[in-house]
Amino acid sequence: MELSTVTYYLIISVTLIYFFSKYKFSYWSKKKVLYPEPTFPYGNLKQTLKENVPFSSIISQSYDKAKSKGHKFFGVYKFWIPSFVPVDLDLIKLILHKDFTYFTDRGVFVDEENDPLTGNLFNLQEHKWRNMRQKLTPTFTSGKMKMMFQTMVVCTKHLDEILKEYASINEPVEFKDLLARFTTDIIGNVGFGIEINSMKDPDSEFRKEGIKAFEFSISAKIKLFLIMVLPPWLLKKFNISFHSAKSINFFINLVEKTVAYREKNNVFRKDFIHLMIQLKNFGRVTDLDESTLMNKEKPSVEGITINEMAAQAFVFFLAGFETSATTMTFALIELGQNMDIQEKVREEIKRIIEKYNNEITYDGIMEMEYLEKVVSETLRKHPPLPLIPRTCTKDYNIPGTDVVIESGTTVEIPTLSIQRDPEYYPDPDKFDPERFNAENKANRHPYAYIPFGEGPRICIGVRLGKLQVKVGLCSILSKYRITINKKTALPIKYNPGLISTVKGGVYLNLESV
Ligand code: HEM
Repeated sequence: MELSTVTYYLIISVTLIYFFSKYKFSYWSKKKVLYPEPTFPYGNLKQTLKENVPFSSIISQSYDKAKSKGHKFFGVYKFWIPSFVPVDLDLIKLILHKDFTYFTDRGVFVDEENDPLTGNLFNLQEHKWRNMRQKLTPTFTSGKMKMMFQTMVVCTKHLDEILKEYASINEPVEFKDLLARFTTDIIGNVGFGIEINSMKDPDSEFRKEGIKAFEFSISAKIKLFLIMVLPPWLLKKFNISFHSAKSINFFINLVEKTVAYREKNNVFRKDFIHLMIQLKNFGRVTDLDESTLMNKEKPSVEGITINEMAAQAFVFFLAGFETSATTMTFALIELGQNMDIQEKVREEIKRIIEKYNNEITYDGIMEMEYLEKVVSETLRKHPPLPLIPRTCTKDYNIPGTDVVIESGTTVEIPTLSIQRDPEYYPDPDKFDPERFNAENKANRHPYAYIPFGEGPRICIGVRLGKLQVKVGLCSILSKYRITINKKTALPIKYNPGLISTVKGGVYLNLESV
């Protein structure tokens, strides 16, 4: 093809896309729904894609505008695709809970054939999701958390050793990466049943996979763009998958090998893999011990496959390590700026650890009321998922209006905007754990606090997430007073992406107590 022909087709294509986008950009105005002005071809994603401004910040600006004008919702565009954003808490309650049957999915592309890892609980749709959620729910009970608790405590030993080294040479610690490695080790251990020790070996394959998953690189942006704008049949046809073949093989092989080893040697460990082997062999989790692994009785319910197991272990890892690590990091940054709160929580932690023979115990952590408030306030001010993705699965008429959210429209629940709204949290930038005392909690709309989402699709790992955050904080704060090192840029800024992490390093000084 000659250059002039290529140029000709290029001009025609861009012109067509331009007029197509212009037409698409009239979607919200036709529905008489408020929206921020989109730009071609980004819609409202321009600052996110060009300047790395988190999309949640763009949403927050529109949230404030909509609220000041008395609107209960507004619309945005991701490229030319319309997305609905509810503002009113009663409407959010309808979407997440009461009228959940209209909003069961997340609208994430699932292609179990080419990319088995996409078949995980976070992505799965409709009956497949319901079926898997039902099977997995018993693996996250408080009894099961108690069973896995000791593994978490073992991981704190490695954290202790590293902190001791830094304290002995009086060097600040970069906590963001260290805590991501700490939670990688915990989830690797309880989720995949293997010792990763990425705290000692930052270059471990597991840690590399974790870093890769949250990179906002150019190629990740292009992949995201294609997955957002192309119809699922086209993505399947061109075999465009979310995860690289290398990642898919890595996780599936890991699970395959672990399962084969355990079944051959009848190994019983207190972790998710054990519970999922039960799901594979019996279709349900039992409270029985190792003998159940070898039991040849026919399952009463259909069991899960190795690929399904790998997809779930994979999402526990992804959803579990960065969310909890980022929560701990934010908690330490806030405590480093609010020394009175830090001293108060340390006093409680030390008192209760002492009560339990100088050990961090499950029961002890459950007794730490002030620590619970500190973690809640951290998740209020810095929700790891600033936007919760959902999709409308059948046309929904918003009660009291003539606006219909059409089936297929994505919905963004603006958690960060709600949790920084001065109507619900006066002086919202202030870090104040007392917002979570019984009286203040009772006086607030329950949907003004949704760091784990709500309704049937609420985070399945709430208990595990909070537990590992608390174990980590107990371990650090019981031994060290932490202050902010000048290498940490304040006020902190967030990286863009599904999960909010701090931009740049988080350096903190340690002083033994
Ligand atoms: C501080 C820690 C955590 C936070 C803030 C968090 C937050 C969230 C949020 C906001 C959602 C979406 C809920 C909704 O749509 O209503 C979610 C879903 C999910 N989370 Fe978490 N999470 C955390 C830890 C964990 C851990 C430790 C695991 C697993 C090991 C986990 C596994 C999941 C899964 C599998 C889903 C999808 C649930 C479904 O669609 O049925 N999360 N999480």
